[in-house]
Amino acid sequence: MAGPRPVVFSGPSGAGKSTLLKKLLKEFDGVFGFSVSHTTRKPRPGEENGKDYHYVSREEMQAGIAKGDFIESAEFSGNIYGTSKAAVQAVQAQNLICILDIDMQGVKSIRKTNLNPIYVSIQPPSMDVLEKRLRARQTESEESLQKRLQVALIEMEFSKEAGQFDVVIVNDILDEAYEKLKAALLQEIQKVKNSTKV
Ligand SMILES: Nc1nc2c(ncn2[C@@H]2O[C@H](COP(=O)(O)OP(=O)(O)O)[C@@H](O)[C@H]2O)c(=O)[nH]1
Ligand SMILES: Nc1ncnc2c1ncn2[C@@H]1O[C@H](COP(=O)(O)OP(=O)(O)O)[C@@H](O)[C@H]1O
Repeated sequence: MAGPRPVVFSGPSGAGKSTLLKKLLKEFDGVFGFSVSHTTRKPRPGEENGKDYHYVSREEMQAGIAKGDFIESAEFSGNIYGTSKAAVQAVQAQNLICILDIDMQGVKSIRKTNLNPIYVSIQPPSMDVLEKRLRARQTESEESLQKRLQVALIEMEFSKEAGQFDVVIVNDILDEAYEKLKAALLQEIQKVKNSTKV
């Protein structure tokens, strides 16, 4: 029997993807598993290698891509990010709903695979709010922040294209956004819960 459908989270940097998916992983331990991507960007304070990302050099990343280790990869804001086959398999082997946090290039690549995920777009209420949140997060240099805001405009437009996402969630009030997210995933959550009942 096919395992549960994965869930793709996409949307502008700073929209709240990590915040929302961490809440899901915490509330539904044993239901969701995170696909740990590889990245060439440096870890932020508090991030853990192997948990948030696998942090690698550009050379290692390029070698892995050339070897065919990745389902998809993309350059985002000066760094390479990619989903390895192993990352997704590790989650699916446990019969968990695999969560992918990827940019719009990743969404386009995943669409060409047989992963068949539910596509969720997380959007900020406005560009102004997005910029405030990104600044308050204090993880980016001014240059990195400006790059992210430029790409954000494109990601926001992309989410409005018909057929790109199964659900678009505007993350204004966090608790409300989280409830909408749960409602959208309820059916898949229930399937996993039923399949693990003894
Ligand atoms: N295509 C692709 N994008 C990824 C992957 N991992 C992360 N991203 C995206 O890369 C962008 C930057 O991520 P990150 O540096 O963690 O910054 P943040 O989104 O501001 O927290 C985000 O849009 C992520 O969704 C991946 O494996 N593949
Ligand atoms: N609904 C919200 N209201 C206020 N701040 C939020 C909300 N959602 C997320 N944040 C904050 O905004 C910043 C960006 O969120 P984050 O989850 O890191 O975004 P992403 O993973 O999409 O880049 C973080 O500092 C986070 O704590």
